[in-house]
Amino acid sequence: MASSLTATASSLSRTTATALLSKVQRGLSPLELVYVPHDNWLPQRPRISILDASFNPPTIAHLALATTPASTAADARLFLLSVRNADKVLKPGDATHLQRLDMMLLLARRHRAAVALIDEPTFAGKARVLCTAFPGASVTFLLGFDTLERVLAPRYYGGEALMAAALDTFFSPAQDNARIVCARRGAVSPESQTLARAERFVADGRIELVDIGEAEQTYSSTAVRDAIARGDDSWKQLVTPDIAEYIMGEKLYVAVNE
Ligand SMILES: Nc1ncnc2c1ncn2[C@@H]1O[C@H](COP(=O)(O)OP(=O)(O)OP(=O)(O)O)[C@@H](O)[C@H]1O
Ligand SMILES: NC(=O)c1ccc[n+]([C@@H]2O[C@H](COP(=O)(O)O)[C@@H](O)[C@H]2O)c1
Repeated sequence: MASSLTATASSLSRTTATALLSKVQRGLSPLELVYVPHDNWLPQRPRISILDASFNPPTIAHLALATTPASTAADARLFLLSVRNADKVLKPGDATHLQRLDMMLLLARRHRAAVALIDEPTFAGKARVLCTAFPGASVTFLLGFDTLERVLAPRYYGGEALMAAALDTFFSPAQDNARIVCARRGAVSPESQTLARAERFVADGRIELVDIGEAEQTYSSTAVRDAIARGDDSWKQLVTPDIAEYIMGEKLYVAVNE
């Protein structure tokens, strides 16, 4: 399937965003660039750092992850929203995909990131699509420890052997050449079984563990949604001011979303 990689740095109309979203949701395109920070945002053989998230809503932790010093060697930054999540489906009361795109764009404009939509739930699948779309690129995924646990869980691949093969393709310098920068998150112990599973990739420098701020480690989109639903204003400290304004303008999460 063809993908369109011709987004410009101009502002995005609602009609265009809806059309791009529909194209990816209907399986007509595996990847659509929605916004780029400037017209020459990707050099030859770029190193791209990627924050793939649900953005329901984006928090200051997402931002801390996207701007971690471990990603500063990258030539370009990409915020990625998957129309298919490995675990979650859209629930009543959640932000719609278009609202998530709006919020991603608010962050992207401030932090010189591109924004794209993808139709791939797993990181192995995302890397494949990105490497096809951007030949010669090396991709680094920025994620939290809870997500690293799921990257290393056989249930997402159909078993141990298939996971081993998928991760070999994902990390191999001769193939998709991907890397992971993983932020420790809240109460999750770095001594867990996950790290034992990741040992080889950590030793090879393919997975790097980092810390974001002590406070930011504890933030989550769930905490924002739950606080709004119970009328507790503390959520505003977990997001940037423009995201807070957007959430209030759209009256997001006021109903309990269970
Ligand atoms: N506080 C945090 N510390 C480290 N990583 C984080 C933090 N918040 C989110 N992440 C990481 O960012 C990526 C996207 O997260 P996601 O959009 O699911 O946010 P979330 O806060 O976990 O959402 P929800 O609360 O709705 O489950 C994931 O890899 C997740 O681990
Ligand atoms: N094994 C995997 O590659 C794997 C497992 C779980 C989630 N994911 C992805 O991680 C991203 C963030 O997911 P959550 O919003 O559930 O944290 C999503 O794109 C999701 O599909 C990937």
